[in-house]
Amino acid sequence: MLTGQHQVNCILIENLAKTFATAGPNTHNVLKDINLRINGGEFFVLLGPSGCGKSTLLNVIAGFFDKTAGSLLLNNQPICEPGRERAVVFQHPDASLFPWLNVRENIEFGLRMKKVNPGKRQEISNKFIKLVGLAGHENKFPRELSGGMKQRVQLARVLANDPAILLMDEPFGALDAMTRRSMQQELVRIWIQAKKTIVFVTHDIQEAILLGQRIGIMSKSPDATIYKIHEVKLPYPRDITAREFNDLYKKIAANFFEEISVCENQEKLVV
Ligand SMILES: Nc1ncnc2c1ncn2[C@@H]1O[C@H](COP(=O)(O)OP(=O)(O)OP(=O)(O)O)[C@@H](O)[C@H]1O
Repeated sequence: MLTGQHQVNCILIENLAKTFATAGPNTHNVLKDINLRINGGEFFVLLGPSGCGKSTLLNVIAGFFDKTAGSLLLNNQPICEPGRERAVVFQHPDASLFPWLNVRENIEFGLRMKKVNPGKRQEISNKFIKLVGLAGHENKFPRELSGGMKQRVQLARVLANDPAILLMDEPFGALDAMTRRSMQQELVRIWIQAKKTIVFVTHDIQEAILLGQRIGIMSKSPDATIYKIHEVKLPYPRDITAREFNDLYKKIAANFFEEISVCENQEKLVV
């Protein structure tokens, strides 16, 4: 089993396609020709318009969805099902937190399932409660927490299980702008400290540049693919007011909207 201590957590995707069956005779070909290598310890962002297939790709990497074609390897082994080394962080923490458990109990849940002894469990939960800034809130229940605090609990719970890879599906999408910014800063801090491989889905260009070492831009579905990868060489923590940040924003935005308008024009032509 892989754990966070392993340095090699490379995900290799070749010619991957994902098709969904539809009610009629046709299929819905969401992803096509996805080719990507995500290196161990890398912070990789998948950026694309709504509905292009970002979550679908993340779910295939998580092992929740089967791929239709192509190859998907983690450390040279095929990914066929979910695994402990990959944890998913969803946009809405409510779906994953147990309302009848307090903050500490939620964070310790996976450790309890693994029969980690109470002393060790407390040591681990203390570490992550501190890391995500929830010290003093250990005994609160989810209903007593703000959206941002709940998302921190979800993150701490995932980290407590020490997965090597975090698959994050627009985890800050439902938060207000201020909380979102502080969670983004915190995630970068955690990533630097905990040395995880992160695949982060967003459709927010600014968020992508704030977080990612590389940003893979997806085209629209059907047959969505990663058509461009931008390497972000700006140092962390990144300054959204810096000229270099703004230059990159403009470059990616131009790419992004060019691709969308090309697709829309093609659709218009087809019509
Ligand atoms: N389980 C499923 N069955 C059938 N079609 C699906 C399923 N999951 C996703 N799709 C379709 O695949 C396409 C891509 O959806 P997906 O949720 O991956 O996009 P997304 O880029 O993550 O969108 P958003 O940014 O809006 O969350 C959509 O057309 C969606 O209807």
